[in-house]
Amino acid sequence: MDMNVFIQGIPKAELHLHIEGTLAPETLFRIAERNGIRIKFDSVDALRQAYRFDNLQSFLDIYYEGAGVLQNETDFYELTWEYLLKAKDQNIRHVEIFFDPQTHTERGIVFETVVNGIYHALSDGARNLNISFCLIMCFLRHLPESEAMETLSQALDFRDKITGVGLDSSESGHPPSKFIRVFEKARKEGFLTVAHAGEEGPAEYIWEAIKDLKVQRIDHGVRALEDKSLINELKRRQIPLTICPLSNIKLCVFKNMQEHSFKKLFDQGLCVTVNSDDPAYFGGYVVENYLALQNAFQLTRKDITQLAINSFNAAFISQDKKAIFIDQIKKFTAE
Ligand SMILES: Nc1ncnc2[nH]cnc12
Ligand SMILES: [Zn+2]
Repeated sequence: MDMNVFIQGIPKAELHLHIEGTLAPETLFRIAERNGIRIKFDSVDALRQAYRFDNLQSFLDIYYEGAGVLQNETDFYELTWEYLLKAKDQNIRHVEIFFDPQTHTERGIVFETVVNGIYHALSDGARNLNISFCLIMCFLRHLPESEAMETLSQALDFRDKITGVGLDSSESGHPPSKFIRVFEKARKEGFLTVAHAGEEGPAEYIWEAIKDLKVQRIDHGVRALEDKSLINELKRRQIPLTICPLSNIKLCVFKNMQEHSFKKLFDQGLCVTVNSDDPAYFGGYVVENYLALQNAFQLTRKDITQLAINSFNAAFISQDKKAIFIDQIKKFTAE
């Protein structure tokens, strides 16, 4: 079996995926037209040309603008469903999806519209595509703590639909410690927790995410290498890192894939997982991210298998479910 077929076929979980980041240019245009929204690009190609970024902020500016076309429950449903079809194609068996309610509530879309549209598609995906799921609500860290607290209050009515909370958006200057009280309340209310840290920000932000926010996973965490004692802690506690290789190259975190910290983190025995972040903007879904790493670091089938196992071990699912998925991996690799 050739490596592409192997990577495509092996059962996988995706744990770091912003649903607003799956808005393909074609879908963006279709939804904008349906909602009577004018966009500043003349064509799909012109929009795609704008997907050149120098850093995280230059991406976020375009990403938030794109999300502005999403207005109705159907829009959120369609967006999510389109992603799930892609996930099915790539043999992704379990997804943990981020959404950014503040991106929408700030422009007058009600919280319920967003959650219900996404959740309805995820439920249909579980039933009809056999993809299990969790929904994770992210707070926008560039906004004040008080607004995150307000968003958390709104989420309490949707406790049955939202499994966890996370932290995303502009990292520099917005350390995890800004949200200590929000995460404390979220944990008390029973939400699981994750946070973006060490994407552009320093290793110190990863420490804060672990110590101050007490998160169960770190999103990105690729700058952890800068601190040996942090590496020891991540390894000792097997705190998963949800790494998104193509994202890190597109946003100039590393000059090229060969310089990515992935291999050093993986070789030291950290629980590293491979994810797509915002695939419509970064040029690849999960399979393309695995392939990019495989190419850059000559990963073996054993490495790929370990990454797929890690993806289920790091997931917010029961030990029994993990064992079932890992068994499916073993069956696949024995074929
Ligand atoms: N890579 C990323 N980092 C921070 N916030 C984001 N929101 C969407 N993608 C993100
Ligand atoms: Zn992300």
